[in-house]
Amino acid sequence: APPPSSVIVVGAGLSGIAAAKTLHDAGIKDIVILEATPKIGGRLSKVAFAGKTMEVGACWYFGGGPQHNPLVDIANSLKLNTYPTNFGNLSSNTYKQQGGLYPKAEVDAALGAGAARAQFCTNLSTTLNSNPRSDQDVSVMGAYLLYKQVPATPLEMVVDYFNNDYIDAQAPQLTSVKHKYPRHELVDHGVNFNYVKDPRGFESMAYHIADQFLKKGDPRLKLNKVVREISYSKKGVTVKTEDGSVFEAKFAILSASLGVLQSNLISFKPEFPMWKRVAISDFSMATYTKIFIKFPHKFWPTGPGTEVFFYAHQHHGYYPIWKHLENEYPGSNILFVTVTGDESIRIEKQSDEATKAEAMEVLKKMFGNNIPNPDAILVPRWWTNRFFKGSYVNWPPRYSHEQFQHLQAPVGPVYFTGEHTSEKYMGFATGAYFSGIESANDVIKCLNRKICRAH
Ligand SMILES: Cc1cc2nc3c(=O)[nH]c(=O)nc-3n(C[C@H](O)[C@H](O)[C@H](O)COP(=O)(O)OP(=O)(O)OC[C@H]3O[C@@H](n4cnc5c(N)ncnc54)[C@H](O)[C@@H]3O)c2cc1C
Repeated sequence: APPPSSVIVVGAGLSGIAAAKTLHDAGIKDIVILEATPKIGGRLSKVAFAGKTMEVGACWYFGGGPQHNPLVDIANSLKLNTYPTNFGNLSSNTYKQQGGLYPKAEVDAALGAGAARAQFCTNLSTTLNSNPRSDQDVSVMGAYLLYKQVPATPLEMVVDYFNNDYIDAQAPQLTSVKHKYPRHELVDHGVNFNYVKDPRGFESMAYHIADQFLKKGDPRLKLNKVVREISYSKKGVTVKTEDGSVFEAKFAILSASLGVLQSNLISFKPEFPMWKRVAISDFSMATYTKIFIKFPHKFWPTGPGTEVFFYAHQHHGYYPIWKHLENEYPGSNILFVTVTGDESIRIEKQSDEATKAEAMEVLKKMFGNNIPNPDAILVPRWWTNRFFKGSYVNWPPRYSHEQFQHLQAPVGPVYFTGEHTSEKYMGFATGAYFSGIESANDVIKCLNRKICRAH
């Protein structure tokens, strides 16, 4: 076995890389980063499709808000190519289940009602959060019941999907009003949706951070190392990987997703205490899927105010939100549709051919029967992938702040990081980035000053 190091970082996504750089910058250079896949970046992940670069994981970072977003700086220093997504013209772009556009005034009214419901949720959250000793919470759907306005028509439901599922990746029944309203990422970092359209991909942000402390071929970064067992005691950690390698260190920082922690990929010896296991199993890993479809030619409207369009269906979340990529990749003839939650899981389980047939049926309703067959389809499977088991977390109703602290808290020398440990920016790349720095700082304090975070 290699000589023991100070810290083993499990996972080289944005949080793991940010944690490792923070340790390195603080003088803790004897670190090892174990990453299961052949690349860094994790859920920042690009795939070559139809000659272009598609972001199958995160595609937007946010700007224009009152608080500084460090990812904007990284993007600027990389001169990352982006295009702002415009969601502003939806009242002219919303299609009925059987085809045809809704009248603009009708969609405007539904959008207005949706905004009023969102405001009610924000106000309710402020009230619920104002008493720090109370854990009272309600789902977003529960808030609608309180408000006596539950979205029921296909139009109301697709607007509601846009306001909730499109962010939370789960239905309003499964989302906490107290912890998911207001939308801190958008309130703090802004509502400029910068869509990454760069051949280097969103993942180049992770590579950029890595380049600042890892030399080319640096032996401290070990790719294709699937961690399967972590034994821990007061003395430190022993980490075993699938290929039989063994690594030892004083601390581990574990950045694998909540979905991975909920699975049996990694076994912990001894088993985590009950407070930790309950905190992990009670939180929600949600799934968000962008399905990319390439056509021989365009049959959808292009030009200003057309890029995002809604399909309203009686089944909540059925192929609801579409976007063309003509602004990002002119002449590419690519559309993508976003599905989430149970629909994502249903679609992951079926063949790509079946998904293509469903998507084509929806497109024919919107654009008529004379549209061409697709040349190719790309259906990411985040929920099936054993290194992710979903896309990002969603805060379930009535999961308390105290339980969340249990989710974040270390168990002995095993520390936790990743988007699922960011109370404010969970689900977002910023959450991963900030959490990586914070958990590394916790370990640094414990190593250097013996001030150790404990449950
Ligand atoms: C489809 C999708 C769309 C998204 N859209 C956006 C968006 O537009 N904007 C935004 O800000 N955020 C978005 N996000 C969220 C964002 O991508 C994540 O919050 C962030 O990338 C998570 O980083 P992380 O470091 O916490 O986890 P990860 O990126 O998952 O990093 C963890 C790493 O651990 C590795 N690993 C797992 N198990 C093991 C093991 N046993 N041994 C070794 N290594 C292991 C994984 O391979 C991975 O590289 C999206 C995510 C998805 C999936």
